[in-house]
Amino acid sequence: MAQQPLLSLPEFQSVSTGTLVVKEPLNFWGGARVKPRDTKNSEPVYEPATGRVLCDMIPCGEEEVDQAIKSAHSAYLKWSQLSGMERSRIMLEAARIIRERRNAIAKAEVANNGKSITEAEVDIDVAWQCIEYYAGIAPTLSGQHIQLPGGSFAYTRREPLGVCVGIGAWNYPFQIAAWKSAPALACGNAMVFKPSPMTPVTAVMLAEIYKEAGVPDGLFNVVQGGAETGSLLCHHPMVAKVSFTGSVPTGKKVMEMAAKSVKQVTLELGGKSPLIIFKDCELENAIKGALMANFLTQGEVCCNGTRVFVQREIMPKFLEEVVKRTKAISVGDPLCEGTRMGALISKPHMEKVLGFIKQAKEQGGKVLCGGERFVPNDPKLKDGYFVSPCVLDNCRDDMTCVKEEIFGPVMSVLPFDTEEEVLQRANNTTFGLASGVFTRDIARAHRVAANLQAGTCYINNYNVGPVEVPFGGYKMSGFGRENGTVTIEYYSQLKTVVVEMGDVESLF
Ligand SMILES: NC(=O)c1ccc[n+]([C@@H]2O[C@H](COP(=O)([O-])OP(=O)(O)OC[C@H]3O[C@@H](n4cnc5c(N)ncnc54)[C@H](O)[C@@H]3O)[C@@H](O)[C@H]2O)c1
Ligand SMILES: C[N+](C)(C)CCCC=O
Repeated sequence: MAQQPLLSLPEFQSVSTGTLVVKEPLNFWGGARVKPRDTKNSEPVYEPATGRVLCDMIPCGEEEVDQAIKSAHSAYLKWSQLSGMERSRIMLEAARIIRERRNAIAKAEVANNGKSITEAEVDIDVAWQCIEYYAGIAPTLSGQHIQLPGGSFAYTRREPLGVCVGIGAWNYPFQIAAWKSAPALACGNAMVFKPSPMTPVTAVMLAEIYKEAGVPDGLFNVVQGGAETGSLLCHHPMVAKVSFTGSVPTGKKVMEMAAKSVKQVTLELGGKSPLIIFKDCELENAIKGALMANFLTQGEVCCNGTRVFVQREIMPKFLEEVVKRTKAISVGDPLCEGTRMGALISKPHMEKVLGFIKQAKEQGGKVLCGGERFVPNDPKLKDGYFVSPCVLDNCRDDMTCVKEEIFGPVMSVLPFDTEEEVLQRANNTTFGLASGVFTRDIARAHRVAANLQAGTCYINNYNVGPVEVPFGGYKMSGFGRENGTVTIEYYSQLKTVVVEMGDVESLF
């Protein structure tokens, strides 16, 4: 049943921490929000900053998933017939609406995810930029003309795949939905998106915006749910592709399910990325880079450079400065402009992160600052999932905190002596999402970048993510790419048409 758009609620604009309640249905297909069929498996969704229930997540079952996919398929039949220019115009309008509602979407993201409003606004900007970028590419999609003997020729057509599924993680809920839907729609596909069950709120806002911009009803649908709903999507025979963002264990399952009907897969998985700081670096930038590599979104970032290798000679100075600035990070109400770090996604996740820190101490690590549950003075935040940002010294490569993805505000610092040694240690991981190097030596910078086994290497910066630049993993961090022109390859297929201009020369 159609509902009033979530964004039209006037009180939404004036929301503050502890006040937002989301009552509207969070499923969306056929151009409208859809009430859940059966509320019996509903799960509470929390506001991380207060621990309060924000809404209920009611998972979609088989019939609902089927409806959403069929609705996407009907829309695909219309959308794929439009020219690139026509698709582009609608996508540009969607980007414009997002820009206009940036603050409202960002506030909803903060209430649901816990990150600071400053970061959430950047995430929303990246989302509209991504849609704008792929809107620019849509009219340029074209094939090749190939001359053959006797005037015959062939040409290629770049065609959409059909209905694509997007499955998202909870750390960048709106941005992930945009990163997946923008290239999918630009290529002429439809998408059914399933957000994480912990962050169901903002994907439906994107669906409403696409609708308002003029996409056919059903082109971008949202189904809520967890593993079961995700599995229904991955098994559905009308789905051509699954683009997944999440952990390695779930990524493996998605790949297995997709293999049964040979669906294409993109996997954006976890990481334990190295950041290498040489003694000849510009230290001020290296320190800023190390903070950016570890503490965005409370450390819940897949590409974070959490293994910080520092050349031994500059270790004391590096530690002194990095600890001073980490202690100065203002943790608290994520909707306050001055806050630089908000709350972790959930209580169990906060406890898991604190468990990693405890284990690091038991294994010989030294906490130089932070690493504790933090209770802000504001009484409404007393049950929030805050952890003070932590710098760990005395780390060794064999420690759990250095080997496993913590997904929290924990920087592990490791000394090194030579380039050869640090490269071997940096690459000694099953992950390969990102990496970074700080040095003034230009030859060294490029040599190190070439030798690091990771999908991205940042030279003299970290965690910048322009939408023009491809993003994705090596090794167990996944395959396929998001952003950049290359992603067109992952949302389209190439048809070859061979044209005979003469007679058939038959061997028979
Ligand atoms: N590489 C990237 O771009 C990127 C970005 C963000 C997060 N991540 C990774 O995501 C992880 C954290 O996110 P998370 O805890 O939401 O990950 P997760 O693997 O637990 O869940 C990710 C998504 O998969 C769904 N899911 C769970 N089981 C499923 C199944 N059997 N079939 C289909 N879908 C299923 C979840 O409901 C959720 O929507 C971290 O490892 C992080 O590094 C990677
Ligand atoms: C921090 N970046 C560069 C925006 C990447 C976020 C990708 C998801 O975790």
